[in-house]
Amino acid sequence: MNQCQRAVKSDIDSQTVKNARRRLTPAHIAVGVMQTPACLEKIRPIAVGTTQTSTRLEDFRNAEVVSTPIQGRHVVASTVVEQGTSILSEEPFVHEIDEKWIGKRCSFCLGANTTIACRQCTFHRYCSASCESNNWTTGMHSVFCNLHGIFDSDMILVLKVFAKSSFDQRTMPFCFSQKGTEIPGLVSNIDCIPESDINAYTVGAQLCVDLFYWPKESVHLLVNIMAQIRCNRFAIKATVSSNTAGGMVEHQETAVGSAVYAQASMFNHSCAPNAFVTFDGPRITVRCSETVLKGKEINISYGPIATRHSTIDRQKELNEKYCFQCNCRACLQRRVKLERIEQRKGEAYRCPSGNDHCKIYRSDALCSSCSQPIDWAIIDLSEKQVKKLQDTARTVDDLLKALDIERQIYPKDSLRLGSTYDQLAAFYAHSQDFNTAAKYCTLSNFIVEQNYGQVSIESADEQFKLQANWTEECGLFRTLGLDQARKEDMKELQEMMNALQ
Ligand SMILES: C[S@@+](CC[C@H](N)C(=O)[O-])C[C@H]1O[C@@H](n2cnc3c(N)ncnc32)[C@H](O)[C@@H]1O
Repeated sequence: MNQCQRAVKSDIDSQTVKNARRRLTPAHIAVGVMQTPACLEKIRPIAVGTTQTSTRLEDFRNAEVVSTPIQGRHVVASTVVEQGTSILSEEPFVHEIDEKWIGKRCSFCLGANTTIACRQCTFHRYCSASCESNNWTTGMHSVFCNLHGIFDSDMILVLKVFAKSSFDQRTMPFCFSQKGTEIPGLVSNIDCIPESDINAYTVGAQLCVDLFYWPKESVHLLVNIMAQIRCNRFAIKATVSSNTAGGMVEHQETAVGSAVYAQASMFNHSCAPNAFVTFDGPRITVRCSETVLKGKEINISYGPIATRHSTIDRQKELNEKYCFQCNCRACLQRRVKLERIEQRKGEAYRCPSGNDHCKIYRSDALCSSCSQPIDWAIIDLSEKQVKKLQDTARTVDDLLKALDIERQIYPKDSLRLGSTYDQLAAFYAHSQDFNTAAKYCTLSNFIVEQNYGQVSIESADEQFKLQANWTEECGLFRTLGLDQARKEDMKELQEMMNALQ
């Protein structure tokens, strides 16, 4: 998603505004004048109902839109939907060619053929007279043609939504009715958008309002539309062919435009989606990528995918771009697992029986496995001793004494033991006793793998941390007289590290 904070060219100055005003037509001003408080009312962000309601929209096949308090509106299968079946095919509410493709692809159907230039601006090109005429009318190029160079494609998309909402109340996606059931406005997540972005939106909106002599209320409306577009925009993809250096032709899926769809906007995201989108020009089609049972949610991915991106990266991307905390199946499973680890991390102790398989917890009076009674006062005392030794440690012997006590009270996979192993590894590496350091590194690594799994972000972090310890902190390269830039030296070091492990 291209973010709307770059929607208005920042180098706009008063002379440009004066020149732009000369190019205004009554339509530009009319767009703003037609905004009434009633329209603002309708465009407010959605208030999700407390009860489940369903809406059958015309273009959906074998699926319907349902609203629940947690998921908001989303699409569910109304019958068993076989893999590969199309459930929605829809033309955009508005669409706009991306800035860098203007003149290189047809501005209406986004095809590669560009034989005709726009008779007025000459920048936009078309594959046929019918595309030129369609873009002039339904594509609203008649309104925006002479503003080329003042606004970029992102801002034109915003203005198109604004204009179309005023001109054509019946089809605006923000408040359209179907068989008597109203679907309120597209989500904007406006309360979660960073303040700096809202400020940038406001500057852009204010500029348009000043330029077009629109009423002041339009600023609020435009900012809201920018936020809605941020959460609901689709990048229109097309196959772009290019010649490579070796004379081969390469085909790549590339974003050539952006669009807002009234009905495709009802699909929630999942990092493990069961549907995908394809484009035929600006027309979007959504198909199931697996068979979906009746009543199950149908999701698409907004970008991140669980099999390709880590949970942390996915959450970060969705939060930064679309301002929501993902609660899809893949993210929830991971969160539950982490919460369980969090609980175990703080609470597990070793059973006083000494049995490695028994773990006891603070709320236990007896071990739940072997029924051994627990004297928590003794364990508390041991924990105090450990803390004192670690806080005042002057020599490695203090750390080793603390470790001895910890081994009596914590199970083998306790993360608290892991942290002491880390300290010891760092100490020995610093003293250049690499054999002993390696022993503690291996113990620490074992604990991380036990808690988080061998293939996990935490294990990967541990590996990086260890590598940093070896190569940077303990100056292993310097100690061994190796050169980090030489391939042979790196290979030699890797072999040594393998041998140590
Ligand atoms: C294109 S809309 C989808 C329809 C939306 N649920 C509605 O009620 O209009 C995208 C917005 O839905 C919500 N959403 C979509 N997928 C989500 C998910 N996996 N977890 C949490 N919220 C999600 C977010 O607020 C997001 O910005």
